Amino acid sequence: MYLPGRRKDNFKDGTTDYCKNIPFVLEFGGLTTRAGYAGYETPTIQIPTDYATKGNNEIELLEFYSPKAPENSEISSFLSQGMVNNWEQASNFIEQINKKLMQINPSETPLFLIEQALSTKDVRQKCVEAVFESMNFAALFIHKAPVLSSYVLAKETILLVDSGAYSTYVVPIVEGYVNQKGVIRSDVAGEYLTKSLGNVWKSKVEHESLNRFTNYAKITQSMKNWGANDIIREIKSRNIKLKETRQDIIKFNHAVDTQIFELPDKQKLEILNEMFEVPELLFNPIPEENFMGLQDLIKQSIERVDAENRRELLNNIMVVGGNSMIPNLIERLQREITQLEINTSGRVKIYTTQTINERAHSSWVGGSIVASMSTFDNLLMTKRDYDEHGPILIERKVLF
Ligand SMILES: Nc1ncnc2c1ncn2[C@@H]1O[C@H](COP(=O)(O)OP(=O)(O)OP(=O)(O)O)[C@@H](O)[C@H]1O
Repeated sequence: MYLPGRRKDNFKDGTTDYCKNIPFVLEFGGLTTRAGYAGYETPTIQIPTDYATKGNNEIELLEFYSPKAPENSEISSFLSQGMVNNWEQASNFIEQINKKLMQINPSETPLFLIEQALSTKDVRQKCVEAVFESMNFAALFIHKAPVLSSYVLAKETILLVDSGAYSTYVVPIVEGYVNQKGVIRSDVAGEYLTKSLGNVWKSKVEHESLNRFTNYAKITQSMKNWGANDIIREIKSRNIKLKETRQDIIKFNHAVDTQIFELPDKQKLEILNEMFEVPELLFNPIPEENFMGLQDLIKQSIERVDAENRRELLNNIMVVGGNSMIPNLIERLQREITQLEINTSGRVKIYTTQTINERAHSSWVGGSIVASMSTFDNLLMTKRDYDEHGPILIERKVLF
């Protein structure tokens, strides 16, 4: 579905070939790659960013919840801490998307690439080289994920909390610009919870039960582990919940609260109070691991920005990302932050987006909006710009 009033009129003049110029909006999330056309509400594809490889440069795309896995292949990724560290593989990945899933024609298509809050100049330059040298796109624009999320809420000053798969970011955005000193990243995110649940559940059922692949005997150990996490994630998203306070967890009533999940081999997995205990880790991580709770990340971020902006940020906290889907997370966060002593006065107000789709893909949706505006063409770095000025030109094109 198109974003209302945003698409067709803004692209060329409605001639039959205008479609080929619709910008391609792409985000490599730690877990999910989202790709699709500007002006749409939802990415056309949402596939695992991990892929299968057989030792050469050839890669095979994966699917979530698939009954079969590529055989004799290892799991690999071109990301490190959410940033691309192997552009050759990232280019191969796009080529596969192109061949198998979307049939875009890069040489006639502008690419809108969404980058992470802490992406560096160095990473960006390498990206520009790859986009024009090996992916062969016609033009490029890069924008930061948190700022794009803020466009979805249509607010210029917010404290964005994006808790995804491998990273939780707290990013102060003041009048549309990221306040870089206040940006905080933590590893305590969705896959930290997946791993913790995996440890509990692997001790309750046989290892092979956490498997959905019919060709299990022919796949490598890394593929088996990947498949187990895929199932654990599915069970997690259906069952975990936060309680209003930490103390409420002890009220777990075995007879009433226990959940049963039937695994693909029909074994029954009993889900007990880990469904409340594990999401608690977002607020109270294991002390030996030296992580901060979400409420403390927020406090630290707010206290790093200038005093004059703190009050407004505290009153405009916006939570997005896969973890924002955990039932009661917003209410619990509101309660935890209200109890903190933060070096500013003012009311705490926590928002999320209107729809689940915007919550799960907020930065992609923001990118889709920006790339469909009539002024978007002026922001682009073209192949000709690249040939004339080199990758450094992108620094003059980015808006943050
Ligand atoms: N309903 C849900 N309940 C609990 N967790 C969920 C739910 N939906 C998604 N998640 C978790 O959210 C995480 C994925 O979040 P998201 O899609 O924002 O990550 P990403 O953008 O791919 O990665 P990153 O933010 O690290 O770059 C996964 O760990 C997933 O299990």
